[in-house]
Amino acid sequence: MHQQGVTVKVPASTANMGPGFDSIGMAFQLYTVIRMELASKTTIRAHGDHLALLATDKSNLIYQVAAHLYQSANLPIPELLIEVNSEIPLTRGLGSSAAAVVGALVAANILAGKPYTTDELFSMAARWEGHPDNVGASFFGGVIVSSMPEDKTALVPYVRFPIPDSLRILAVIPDYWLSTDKARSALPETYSKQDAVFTIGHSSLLVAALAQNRLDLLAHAMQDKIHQPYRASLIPGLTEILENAVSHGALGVALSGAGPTSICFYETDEQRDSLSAFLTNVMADNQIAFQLLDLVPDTIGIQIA
Ligand SMILES: Nc1ncnc2c1ncn2[C@@H]1O[C@H](COP(=O)(O)OP(=O)(O)OP(=O)(O)O)[C@@H](O)[C@H]1O
Ligand SMILES: N[C@@H](CCO)C(=O)O
Repeated sequence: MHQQGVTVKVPASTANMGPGFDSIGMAFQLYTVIRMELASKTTIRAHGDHLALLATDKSNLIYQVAAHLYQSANLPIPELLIEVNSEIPLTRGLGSSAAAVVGALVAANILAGKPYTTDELFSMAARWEGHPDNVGASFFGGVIVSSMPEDKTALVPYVRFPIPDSLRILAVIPDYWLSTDKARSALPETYSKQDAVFTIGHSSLLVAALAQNRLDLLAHAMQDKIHQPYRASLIPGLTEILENAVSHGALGVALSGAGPTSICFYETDEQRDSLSAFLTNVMADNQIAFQLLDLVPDTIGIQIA
């Protein structure tokens, strides 16, 4: 007999980590919790400040993704009771939509009698989002490296590895929304060979550095010429943060996903204090309200209650 209800807990994530555009993700202990039940009439309840403005009809992302799974499996789309609570700030570059997509797919798959394997669900999530970085981290935890195949029917390949133990993260979260669509439309259609070669090299070095705990290489390896320079015009203070965080204690710094949040990696309390003062000054100079958040890596990925 199929399960009538399920609860899933899905971590937030950062994408890109600088040069790993659309391919590298890392999960954080900040969660979206979704309860999904088969029902006679669809009801969606969104709890918590972050979700106050979300649609609560069938246009809600979680319902849409669940319906997509049933439709793909050639099953009738059911009415659903969906309860969602989230600690992940919306539209800030911390993977709120990816967490919702991954949670919706895993929950709906259980209610539908598990027509899909985990790798098929991950591929479905990556195709829904358009890129595998955030959804990979939300699914599996740790650091995920992945790349979309040209064959739209193929499974999306990925490699997961653990986050270096000593790595700590300070995020500066500006108090405004920046949608991924808007931040992607700021990017050019073509790039120079020089910028492509620069970013490929740095991205490869970043993956190798993370895999071998070479945190001393992060400052160099996290530089990017594919997306951050173009998004800077949408994010006051970003250029200064990217250029100067390392001289204020960061081991490495990046725009988180499509922004506007930036993340700084560090190891010691002294580095955190110095970074905190620096980030506070930059945001004050740019007259942007913000929140500093200490993020702890998530090493588990989605959890099913
Ligand atoms: N828990 C949720 N329930 C339903 N819809 C959600 C939820 N979280 C996010 N969304 C939808 O996703 C949109 C935000 O997606 P967007 O990709 O712009 O930002 P993000 O995922 O927070 O950032 P990024 O992809 O850069 O990390 C919201 O406006 C909302 O429509
Ligand atoms: N890789 C994506 C993440 C945001 O969803 C981007 O930077 O646009």
